[in-house]
Amino acid sequence: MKEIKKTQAVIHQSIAMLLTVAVVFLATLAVFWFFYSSEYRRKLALLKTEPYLPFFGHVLRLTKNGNSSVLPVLEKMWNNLGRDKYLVKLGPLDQVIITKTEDIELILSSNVLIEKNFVYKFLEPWFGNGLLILTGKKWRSHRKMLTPAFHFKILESYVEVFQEEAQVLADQLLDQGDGDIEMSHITSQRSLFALCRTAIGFDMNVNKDMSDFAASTQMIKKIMNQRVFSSWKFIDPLYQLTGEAKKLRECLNVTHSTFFTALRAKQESMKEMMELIASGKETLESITKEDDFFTKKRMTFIELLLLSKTPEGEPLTDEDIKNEVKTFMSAGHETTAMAAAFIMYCLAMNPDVQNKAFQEQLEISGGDLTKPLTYKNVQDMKYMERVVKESLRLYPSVVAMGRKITEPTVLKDGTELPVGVSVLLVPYFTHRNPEVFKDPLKFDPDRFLEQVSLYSYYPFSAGSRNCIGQKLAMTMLKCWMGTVIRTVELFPPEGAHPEVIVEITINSATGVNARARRRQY
Ligand code: HEM
Repeated sequence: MKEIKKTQAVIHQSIAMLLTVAVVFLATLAVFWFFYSSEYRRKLALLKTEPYLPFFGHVLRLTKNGNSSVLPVLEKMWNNLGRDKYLVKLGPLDQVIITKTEDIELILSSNVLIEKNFVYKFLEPWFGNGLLILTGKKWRSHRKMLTPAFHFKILESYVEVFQEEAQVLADQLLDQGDGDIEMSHITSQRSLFALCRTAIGFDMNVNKDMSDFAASTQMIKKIMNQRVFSSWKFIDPLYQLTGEAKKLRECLNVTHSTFFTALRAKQESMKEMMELIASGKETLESITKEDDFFTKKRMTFIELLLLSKTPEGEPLTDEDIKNEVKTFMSAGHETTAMAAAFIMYCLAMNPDVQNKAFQEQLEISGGDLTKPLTYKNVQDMKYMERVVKESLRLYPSVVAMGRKITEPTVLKDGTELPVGVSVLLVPYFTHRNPEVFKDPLKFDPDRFLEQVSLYSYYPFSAGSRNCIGQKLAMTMLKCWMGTVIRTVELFPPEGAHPEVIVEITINSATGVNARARRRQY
């Protein structure tokens, strides 16, 4: 009996001790949270903002006309608040908008502030957990592994495909007749074909109708944007029950199954080589050494992905491979498609510029426009390069990009950004700021004759997390535009001009329209 009482006393003592430890732990956590949170709030309270509602924040105002009001409302706030940093409340979530060159430099040039913010969690179903979203060690190792896929030797070998796709684009524009043509639907399909044929090495039937793919991509962008600019849709278990989430899953199925068909075909054709490397009988180095042509500098994105090993000496898992394919195809295809549509609109609206760009084609071809383009020709397109840059200034495909502040950060004017806050860097605003670009709404490619700071003009971001596909995109866009204007003359639309909106990437509520006629010369 005495023994039982003794044991009971020990149990009670242990429980009491555990409870005390738990209470002390929770109290410390509460005190820490209170100080951390009040410090966080104190710093945010110093930022400019406009009145907002509890729980909803600015969301109702931002979305009063759906996705089409988000960018105009943000732009209005930016103008009202002195074209500098300001706070936006997306429901309970804070976003600090940053647009000043010196602040952009501080964040993008940092090797520590490389983590993406909460918005990217909503983008993951589309982009996959690949290079765009990864962080830390895994991001560094994937970035190092995939960088050779954009070596100039690789880009050189893509010029022929880019030109073929551009010729199909030109023919499709001419097939539409005399009226206004919505160009982003056509460029979306063509850039998908171009990327599949180059980065993945998979030839899709050129006549295959991919309008389902293009429509699904547009729907994905629309739905994901609605989720980002909402006050409750970040609660995942609730969101997944909605009809919107079901529609999103259906559209993702359409786009991802297109990518995975291409991936499976490539895996099949490279099976033998993959097995040799996985079994250790060959290494990437031994394979690339033996063959003069097949050097690491000439390996495409998909070859690097399927044959490389991690720093631990393991091949990439199937999941990692699929994630990178989703990332590269989604990040690469829609950005270039929107850029191409907007460049053609800018050419249509500026006949002098279009004429100069055409004269440049005559010069680099020595007067024979039927001669196929070479990589050297593309490099020689100096004027076209400025046209592409100027269009990306006014219509940057990536309107904004996010970061999480992971260490105490003080901006150039002394503003402290609290650890944990999410920031949004907005090239669309920086590029349209009259303090940064004189007469910013004027389309003037020659403004790039002068050196422009990396942090005043950053359509491809800057610093260690800049766009890995930048050179591929510039080569493709110059090659496409050079080819198109050799065949087609573009004219302003009779109907709607673009009404720029943000739907993850740039978009237009009224389409990106122009008219096209066969060029006479
Ligand atoms: C006009 C075309 C393009 C534009 C304007 C563009 C713009 C950008 C921007 C602004 C970022 C940074 C995003 C962020 O920090 O959240 C980025 C990242 C990225 N882009 Fe592009 N991009 C283009 C084309 C491409 C192409 C063709 C590819 C691949 C084939 C590509 C693949 C990527 C990847 C993988 C990243 C993530 C890089 C990293 O975090 O290490 N992009 N792009």
